[in-house]
Amino acid sequence: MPVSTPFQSFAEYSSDAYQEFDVIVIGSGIGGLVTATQLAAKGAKVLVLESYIIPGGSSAYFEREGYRFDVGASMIFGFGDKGTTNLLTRALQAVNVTLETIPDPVQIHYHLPHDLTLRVHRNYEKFLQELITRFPHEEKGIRKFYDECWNVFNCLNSMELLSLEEPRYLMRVFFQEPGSCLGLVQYLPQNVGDIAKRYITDPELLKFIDIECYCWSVVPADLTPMINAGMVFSDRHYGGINYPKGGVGQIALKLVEGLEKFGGQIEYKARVKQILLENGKAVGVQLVDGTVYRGKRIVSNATRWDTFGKLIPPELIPRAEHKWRERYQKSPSFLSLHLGVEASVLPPETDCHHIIVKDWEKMEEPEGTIFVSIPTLLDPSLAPKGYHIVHTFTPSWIDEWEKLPESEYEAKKEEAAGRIINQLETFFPGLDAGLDYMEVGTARSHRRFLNRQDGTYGPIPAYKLKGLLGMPFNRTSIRGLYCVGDSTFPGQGLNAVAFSGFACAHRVAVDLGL
Ligand SMILES: NC(=O)c1ccc[n+]([C@@H]2O[C@H](COP(=O)([O-])OP(=O)(O)OC[C@H]3O[C@@H](n4cnc5c(N)ncnc54)[C@H](O)[C@@H]3O)[C@@H](O)[C@H]2O)c1
Ligand SMILES: CC(C)=CCC/C(C)=C/C=C/C(C)=C/C=C/C(C)=C/C=C/C=C(C)/C=C/C=C(C)/C=C/C=C(\C)CCC=C(C)C
Repeated sequence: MPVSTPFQSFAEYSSDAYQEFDVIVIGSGIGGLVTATQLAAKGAKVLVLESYIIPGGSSAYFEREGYRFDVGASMIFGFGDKGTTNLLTRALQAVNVTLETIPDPVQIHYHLPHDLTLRVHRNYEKFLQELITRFPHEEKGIRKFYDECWNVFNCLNSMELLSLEEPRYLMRVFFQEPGSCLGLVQYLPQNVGDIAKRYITDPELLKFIDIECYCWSVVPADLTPMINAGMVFSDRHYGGINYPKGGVGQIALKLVEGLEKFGGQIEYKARVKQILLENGKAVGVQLVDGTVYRGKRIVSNATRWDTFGKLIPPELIPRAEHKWRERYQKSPSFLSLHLGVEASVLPPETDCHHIIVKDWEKMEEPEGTIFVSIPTLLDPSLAPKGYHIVHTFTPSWIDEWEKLPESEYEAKKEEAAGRIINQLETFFPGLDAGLDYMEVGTARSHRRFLNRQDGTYGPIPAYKLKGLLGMPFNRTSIRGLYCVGDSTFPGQGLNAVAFSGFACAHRVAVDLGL
């Protein structure tokens, strides 16, 4: 049984009185859950501690008045049925669970400045044709650029994806797939912008490549790692974008089902206050209610800023973490509108995902890029009959929302929502009049409900870095402590954090001798 005790000194926790696990995972985001399920499947005794009431973190859901809204993640990669990069499919299979998904025929419908309107079709050639029709003089460059993305993807998709911190695995994949490994070594230090500019000169087309990157990496092409672009720009045509039936929240619920099948445990409303150290090694955790658990290995799915500075006190932050903070900064959060609307508002043939930019110069400013996701076009069961969900969000920094009295905060939310809805009226006339439900989330909501410092979407380069080379893997400078999720290699994205989970579990399993 767990033991509750007021915190006094670390020595107190070395007693045998506390329940001990092989691995304790702090947080049940997709990164944390993939780590936990992989380890449980290998026979480890695993405990996941989640501060919220349900699992999933940024990929969780909430229900209001007959609507089931996705909290954040809405465009899901990783559910393909072939190759090795379909990491969500693989993570579920590993613990004997499955999830039905619905293929999305168009990844994004772009509405960009100067009437640049384009659809990224699931069919690669159809997408290229649409782009080439708009930029016929750049046909060669377009093909060369996107084909180079396929080179990266084909390297990744030909090999088993596990921990790059495990030398025996590296040797194995190198002997199995030497060409792919050398290909990846070549791309690891590169960014998309440099490669795009090798083939493309039209400034408007280069702006298009910028938004192609920005809409998932929240930085333009010059700062976006080529490896990640290879995954995103190719997998959308290979495994495709597939929406989980029942909503994005099902992914975490299914992983928890699988975790429990394999003897793992999860506790909700279990907020970790600190990671306990003995002689510099992580040996357990203490919850805010005083409960202590011991673990042979501790994995944090909280962001790096929350892990080092909150769970590990500021005076013990390792030097490597300070260095990391010089290279990476917090991305903005999002202002999110979760809308329930009358079905008549959506014109026939509306696509599920839209990106709207009115002015290239303002693409990275708050409200400069508007994201829209209408999941009920794929799964109508998420809303009452005759209604749709429109989830729209736009980058927004915490500073705008801090230190406001409650009434001002509410009024500011209303005003911001009004501005976004106004912009959307151009594409969905009658949206305002057809509103049935609205909930507005700010950077403050993301911080509060997702436990992410400043509500950040994740780390972004502070200046132009060498591709992915600066992103840390799962081990940290503190013995026994690992990180997983979007502040580890390769960064944001559900498929990306799933990779981080596979890699983390692999490294921990080797360290535990499993
Ligand atoms: N595809 C999309 O449209 C989209 C949109 C938004 C976010 N996302 C992705 O979702 C991913 C996030 O996944 P992730 O695995 O990094 O984690 P996450 O942030 O989703 O989950 C972390 C979990 O840890 C919990 N937690 C944090 N601190 C805790 C503590 N002290 N005690 C107990 N629990 C604690 C949080 O409550 C949360 O549930 C990001 O990569 C992001 O890119 C995708
Ligand atoms: C041995 C030798 C010599 C060498 C070695 C080398 C190697 C092996 C290397 C390797 C590497 C690797 C493995 C790598 C990996 C990578 C990966 C996996 C990656 C992944 C990625 C992914 C991603 C990035 C994804 C993303 C996504 C996202 C973010 C999304 C998002 C979305 C959004 C936000 C949008 C929405 C929209 C609307 C709504 C409209």
